[in-house]
Amino acid sequence: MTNLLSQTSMDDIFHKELIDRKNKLYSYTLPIDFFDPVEFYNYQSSIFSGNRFFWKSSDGLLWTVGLGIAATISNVDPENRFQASNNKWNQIIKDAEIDNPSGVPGTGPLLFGGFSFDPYSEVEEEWASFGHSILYLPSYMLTVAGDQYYLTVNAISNDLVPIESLREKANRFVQHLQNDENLLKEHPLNIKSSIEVAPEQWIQSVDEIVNILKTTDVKKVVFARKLLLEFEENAQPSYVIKRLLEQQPASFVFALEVGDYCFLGASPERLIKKMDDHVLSTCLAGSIGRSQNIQEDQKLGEILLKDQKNLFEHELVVSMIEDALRPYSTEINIPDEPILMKMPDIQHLYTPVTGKANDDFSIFTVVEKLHPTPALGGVPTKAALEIIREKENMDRGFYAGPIGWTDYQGNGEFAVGIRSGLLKENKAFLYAGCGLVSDSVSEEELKETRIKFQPMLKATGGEIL
Ligand SMILES: C=C(O[C@H]1C=CC=C(C(=O)O)[C@@H]1O)C(=O)O
Ligand SMILES: [Mg+2]
Repeated sequence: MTNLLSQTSMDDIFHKELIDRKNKLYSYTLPIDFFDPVEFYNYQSSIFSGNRFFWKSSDGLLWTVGLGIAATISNVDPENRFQASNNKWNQIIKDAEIDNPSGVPGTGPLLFGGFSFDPYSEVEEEWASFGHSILYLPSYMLTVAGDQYYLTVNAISNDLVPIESLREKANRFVQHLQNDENLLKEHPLNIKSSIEVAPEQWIQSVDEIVNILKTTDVKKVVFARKLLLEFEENAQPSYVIKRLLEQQPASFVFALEVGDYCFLGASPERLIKKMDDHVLSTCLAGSIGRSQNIQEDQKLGEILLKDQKNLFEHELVVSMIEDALRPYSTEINIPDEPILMKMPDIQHLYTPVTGKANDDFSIFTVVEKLHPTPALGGVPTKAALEIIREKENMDRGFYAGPIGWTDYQGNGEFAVGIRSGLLKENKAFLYAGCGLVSDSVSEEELKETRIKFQPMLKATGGEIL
């Protein structure tokens, strides 16, 4: 089994990056039998580790898992990263030879990846290998769409690749996959130490920001902080992914590996989804805890639905998303009032926004217009970002940035990378933030971020703070 890749001399050609225009993408998709997505992620990990991704949509109806890299779109001009990525992607798919009879969204050539929160932030060491955008076209990809399973094989070559040889390669891969008995052994994670980075300093900064919010035109700033974990042994991304899937079933579960680093999490918040011409975005902002007691829990929900501070936090998100989508969508529908979204550790105010994509809709363009929504940045965006840069004292990296996929047919979905962390060997950096408005109370906001660390803490075997 280990010589799978050496069996095909073409792989050397397949795995190299897109160098010039003569390079052409060849892609073949076939339906396959059931295969567990986490096992697929772990398949031949000694070969693919560092070049993998994982995605489960919040409704569980679409999963994509990528192994190996046929092409990477990265290192583009940070200021123009969405359009530059879009242009490169269009160039790749323009002349591609694609054999995908099913045409199901999420199958065939697909880019998966993400964008840093702030292209103007100073990059700290832990985020250096991610840059400000990184998107993978995988060599092998599993798609689970409803109850159907597909394998896509992509190859980029400047030689003629008869589609027949790609079919053989795909069939061989499926055969090996289904006969593989070397399942990866997983080691449970044990936390050795956990350090909240300078909570007192953070509280003081919150007070300073609240003062700015009280005395200037700035209405909202989303302020984040970091928690450092050290484990007894190296963390396996699949171990954490499995726990996130079990513990946060209604969230997007994502992982993106870059060398030794893995950015992963369980986000409840969609930035944008486009399937055919259906558009869906999610406004999620305003939070309160949960209670084990049903009546108490209901009471907390009712308090949240009426709380002026949280309603204001939320309303700013709704109006910005509406404005950002309007040029690209018709038939926009937004309920008048938010409802509750209850996650295992937290409840949020939630407003879904639906629409119909018009001809100008391109997912990268819309991601660019939406990011950062006031659920992650603030209002007005520019002033909020300046305050975040000055006061936060950390590089958010991909935390709170867009993360997701788009396929060659223009379908796609991006979540915002919150309730997330960055794993490297026996360390992890976890991130959590909260929307500050003029009547925020710093101690309360600190508590809110503690709750928001829980999904990643629990998935890495941690104790409740
Ligand atoms: C910034 C985060 O959450 C955002 C999303 C939902 C509710 C939020 C809030 O109530 O503050 C935040 O805007 C985070 O989880 O790190
Ligand atoms: Mg909040």
